[in-house]
Amino acid sequence: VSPRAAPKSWTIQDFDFGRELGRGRFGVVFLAREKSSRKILAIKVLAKEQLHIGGVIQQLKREVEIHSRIRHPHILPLYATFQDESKVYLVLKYAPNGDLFTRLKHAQCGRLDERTAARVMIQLINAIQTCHQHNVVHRDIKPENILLGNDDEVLLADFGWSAANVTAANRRETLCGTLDYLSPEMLDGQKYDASVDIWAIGVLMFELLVGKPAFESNDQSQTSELILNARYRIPLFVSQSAKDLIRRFLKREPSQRITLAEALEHPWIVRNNQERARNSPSAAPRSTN
Ligand SMILES: CC(=O)N[C@H]1CCN(c2c(Cl)cnc3[nH]c(-c4cn(C)nc4C)nc23)C1
Repeated sequence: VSPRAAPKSWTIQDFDFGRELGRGRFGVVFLAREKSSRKILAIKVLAKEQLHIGGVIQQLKREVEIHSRIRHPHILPLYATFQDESKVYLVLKYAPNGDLFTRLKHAQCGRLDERTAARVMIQLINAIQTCHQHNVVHRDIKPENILLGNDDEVLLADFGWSAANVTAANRRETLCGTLDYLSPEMLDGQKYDASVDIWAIGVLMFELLVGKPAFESNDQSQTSELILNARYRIPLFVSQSAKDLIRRFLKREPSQRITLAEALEHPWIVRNNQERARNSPSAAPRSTN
C-alpha cells in the first residue's frame, strides 16, 4: 500500500471560480470547480486583514481544526484549506439546493408541512448530536446555516464561526445578526453550554412549522424581552405532538430542556419518520402479533 500521500496544498490556480454564493463580514463564498477533477465545490474566501482586525484568527484556526475532524452525513464537509499572502481559502462541499432560509421563504405560506419539517429536524438533531460528542457547540443554528444537498438532505454549515459567518445580503439580519436564535442565558451574558444549541433547534422547529421565528418582533429590545421570559405562542394549526416537542426544547432553564437523545425518541419525530419507512417498498414485513 502506498504510504498515505501528504495532503496536497492547493492554490487558486487549481480552481475556476464561478458566481458568488453568499457574502459576510469576513469574506465571500464562491461556486468553484477544481480543474483536474472538474469537481464542483464552494470556496469560502476570508480576508486576513479583516480576520486580524476582528481578532478571530485563533478562533478560526480552532473551528477549522474541529470542522475538518468531524465527518457526518449531515455536516457540510470541509475538504481543505489553503492561503496566499492576503486570503484564507476554505474548500467546502457545494450544496446544490441552497439553504433552508431561502427554501422556507419560497415554501407554501412560508412554512413546511409537518412530515417534511420532521425529516429536516431528525437530520439536524443527528448532526448536532455529533458536534456535541466532539465537544463542539455550534452556537449559530439558524435556517441560513442549514444547506440542502441532493434530494434535500440537510447539510449543517458554519460551525459556530460566528466570527467568520457568511450572511448573504438578502438574508434577515439586524445590527449584529439576528437575535431570534439566541438563548436566554446567552442574552443574559451568563455562561452557557451545549444546551444553547437545543434552544436554537426549538426556535428552528417553530420557524419551520410556523414560518417565522418564535420570538420575532419589530424591535430587538422586544425580542430580547420575549426570549428572556421564554414567551412565545404556537398557532393552533400546529399539531399537539409538535407543540409538545417545541415546548420541551424551549425551556428557559437550560437543565430542563429535552436532550437530543430524548428528542429522537419523541412521538412527533418517530411518527413522522416511521411513516416513510412504512410506505417504502423495502420496509420489513410487519410482524403480526
Ligand atoms: C452560512 C453560509 O455559508 N451561507 C451560504 C453562503 C454560501 N454557502 C454555501 C456553501 Cl458554504 C456550500 N454550498 C452552497 N450552496 C449554496 C447555494 C446553492 N444554491 C442553489 N443557492 C445557494 C446560495 N450556497 C452554499 C452558504
